Amino acid sequence: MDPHLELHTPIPGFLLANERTESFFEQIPVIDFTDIVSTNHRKRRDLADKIRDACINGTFLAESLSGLSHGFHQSAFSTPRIIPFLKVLWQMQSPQRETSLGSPLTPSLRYAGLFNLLSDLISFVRSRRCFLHSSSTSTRARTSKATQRFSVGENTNPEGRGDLHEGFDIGWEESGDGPMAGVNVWPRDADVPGFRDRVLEYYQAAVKFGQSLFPLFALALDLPENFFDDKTTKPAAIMRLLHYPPQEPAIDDDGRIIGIGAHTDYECFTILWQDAAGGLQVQNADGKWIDAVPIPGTFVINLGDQFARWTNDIFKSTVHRVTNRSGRERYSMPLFFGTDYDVLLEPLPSCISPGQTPKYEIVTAGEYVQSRLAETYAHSKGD
Ligand SMILES: O=C(O)CCC(=O)C(=O)O
Ligand SMILES: [Fe+2]
Repeated sequence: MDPHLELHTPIPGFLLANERTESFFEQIPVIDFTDIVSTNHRKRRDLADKIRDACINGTFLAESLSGLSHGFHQSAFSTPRIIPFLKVLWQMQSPQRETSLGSPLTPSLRYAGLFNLLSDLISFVRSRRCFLHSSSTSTRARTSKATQRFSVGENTNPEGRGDLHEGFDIGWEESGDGPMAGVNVWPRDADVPGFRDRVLEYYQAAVKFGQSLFPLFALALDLPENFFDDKTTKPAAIMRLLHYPPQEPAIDDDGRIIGIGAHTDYECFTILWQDAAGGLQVQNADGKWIDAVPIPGTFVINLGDQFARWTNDIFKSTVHRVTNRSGRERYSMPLFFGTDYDVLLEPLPSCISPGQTPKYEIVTAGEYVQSRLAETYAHSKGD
């Protein structure tokens, strides 16, 4: 072999590692996605380069999605039309929620349907609501007793005392096999007419958008654009419709209850729509919390742990949290996008140099997600 050629053959692991430009960003970068549908490879490459720079820091905002042919743009701007349905859902008192959804929900492998605030938080928030909307103490007492029947709530940061949000989870409509198989649990149409159709319309468009991101992430990692195709034949695509009641200082006396505790997401990336209330923060490499200020027409794209594992931490999973101090209700819709659950999360050849030890234990995507879900719901074991 020509010795010069050998000298100039890049060592893949070093290539990406050397290109790291981790920065203490003070603002989340906004990336224009006009070229996502471009047939010009150079333009797609340029977009992928911007994505790579952002992924090294863990997060970015995607804007200008109007070029997407599959109508994501249109659906994206119809997201606020889902909010009135959510209001109906979350104003239902607990017994009605149970009836509407067929059975009380308990955590299972696949989380679907409504999950509630932890019971002590429900009592607090509901009693406050009743106090605001009705001065009757008996109503308050009754509500609080009814809500105690629910105990499925989240505690995203195990050091916290519970998250001040409630939500509704959906995944693929058809149930399948595999570790996270399950069916969606919809409320009765009579209770929230049109809810299912409106949510599915957005979900399907957002899933297509997520699928179109994988080739760009592959390019960003110097891989062929189709690299993820056989790893995302049935990609994990869990969507949550979240409601954060306004947080008052009284609920946070020891600082351990916030809208959603500091955490990283479990999958490859998250496509997040948020309303104008604000409150989402991401942590930069310096440990400083940076506000993800809502910008109409943009989506927050956070990196998740699966990409951190694939890239041996060259792409960072975004540490983020939410505190809703806007004084009004907050709504958001994250869609968590991962690989097929049987795919092994092992460092890509371009991200690890020969002989380097992977930072993380090699497990399948499904095993990893299950272990994180078990942590989030650990407090509800034995309820
Ligand atoms: O509501 C948000 O803005 C963030 C939600 C989130 O981080 C999550 O559900 O994992
Ligand atoms: Fe998250």
